[in-house]
Amino acid sequence: MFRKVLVANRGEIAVRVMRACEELGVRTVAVYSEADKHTGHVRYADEAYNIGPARAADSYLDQEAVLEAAAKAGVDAIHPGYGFLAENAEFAQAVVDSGFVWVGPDPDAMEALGEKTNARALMQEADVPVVPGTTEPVSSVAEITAVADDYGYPVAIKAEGGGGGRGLKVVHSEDEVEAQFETAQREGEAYFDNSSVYVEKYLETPHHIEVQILADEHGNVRHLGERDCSLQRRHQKVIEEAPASILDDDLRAEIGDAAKRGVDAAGYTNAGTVEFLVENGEFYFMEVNTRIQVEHTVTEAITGLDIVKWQLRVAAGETLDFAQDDIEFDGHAIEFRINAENAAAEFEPATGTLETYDPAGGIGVRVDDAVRQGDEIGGDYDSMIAKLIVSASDRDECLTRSERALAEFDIEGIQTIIPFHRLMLTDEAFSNSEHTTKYLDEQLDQSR
Ligand SMILES: Nc1ncc2cc(-c3cccc4ccccc34)c(N3CC[C@@H](N)C3)nc2n1
Ligand SMILES: [Ca+2]
Repeated sequence: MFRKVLVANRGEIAVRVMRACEELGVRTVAVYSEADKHTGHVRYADEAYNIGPARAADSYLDQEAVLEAAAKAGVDAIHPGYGFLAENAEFAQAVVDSGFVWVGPDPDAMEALGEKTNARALMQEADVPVVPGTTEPVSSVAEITAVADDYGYPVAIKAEGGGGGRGLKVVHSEDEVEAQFETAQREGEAYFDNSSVYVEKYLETPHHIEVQILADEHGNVRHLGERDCSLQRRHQKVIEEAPASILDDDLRAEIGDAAKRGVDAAGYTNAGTVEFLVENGEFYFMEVNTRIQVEHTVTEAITGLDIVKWQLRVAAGETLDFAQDDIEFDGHAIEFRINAENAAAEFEPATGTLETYDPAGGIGVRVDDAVRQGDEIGGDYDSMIAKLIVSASDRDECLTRSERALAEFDIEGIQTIIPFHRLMLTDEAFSNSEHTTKYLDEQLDQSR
């Protein structure tokens, strides 16, 4: 096992990784920007290094600064968390070239799966159903209308370098194709430095289901069940849960096996998530996330596995000591992202001081955070200040316990979306888990 690990991140996920390190007897190194000097992940670490000013580009995204801190601290490995450099294959390679272990998949597997069309072709090879469309970038309007002729409108034009909902253009008819094609290419170039785009049949009312994968460096691949991430606001996940109520046991086994086959074909190692769209009892591969995700917690709640500890163990060359059949899924878990945002005003980020910060507790309640009472919340980074994860024996008990926990969670001095979450619990579609990915956008846009 490593002696010392640098966590190249901030906030709750940095503390999450450091807690896993503590339990493995590994010393922890934090990196921080000027703005984060007195924040939670710095307080928690054994050592901390300033890597630059508040702007992420000059600190958490500054590869040289992070590698310099790693060298100064003499660490054995670097864990990227999520966001920032977590899916940057070039950085992963630089970490390995600098003599540190990358706590994540091999850079070339990240590269291969990061190219969405490449990932689709690879999945098709492994007999994983993909959303109907092209497995190569398209270079003409004709190639786009050909997909629409085969599968009908609407179609989705997607940026090769995109993901997370950015770089997705929905085209409802032939006369929109040319304009949307050009816009998608231009935005791809601007946002992802990659103008390549591809086409898929657009599924109108899908559920967004993702499968958690763990693979070691000795050929063992396990799936840890699925999560339903369908409650999103403008592509931002707000509530995630496990298991997905819309899947029956057969579909659950099928989608889990497909995810394993796909990542196995890619020679994938460490933790990853295979994203699917599910509609009318059919599932279709969409993309792979080559990192630990915010919502990994609901999977931990129902399997009892510590995914981050396994990331560290696998990166250190250990073998997964459980078979697929040893993994049990017990109960139901829901994660509520506690964002400092004003839900009544388009979820715009809020700033302020945590005059009161009194998290929920009690049976079946987990709070992952890196803040304490009195902390200043600025606008430099992502607005999520905590995650409330509630687990219980079934979804109904989980909903009741969630209402109790959200009522207990007391934050004063800054606006959060806790009231929004409490409102969601009263929503008919949500409590019957009938909501699809567009439900929230439709509800909120109508009420505007
Ligand atoms: N062919 C096809 N059909 C329907 C889709 C539906 C989604 C989707 C998934 C989850 C939430 C959404 C909210 C608004 C619009 C789309 C979604 C989607 N994406 C792409 C990135 C991922 N984070 C969301 N891709 C789709 N692709
Ligand atoms: Ca994604």
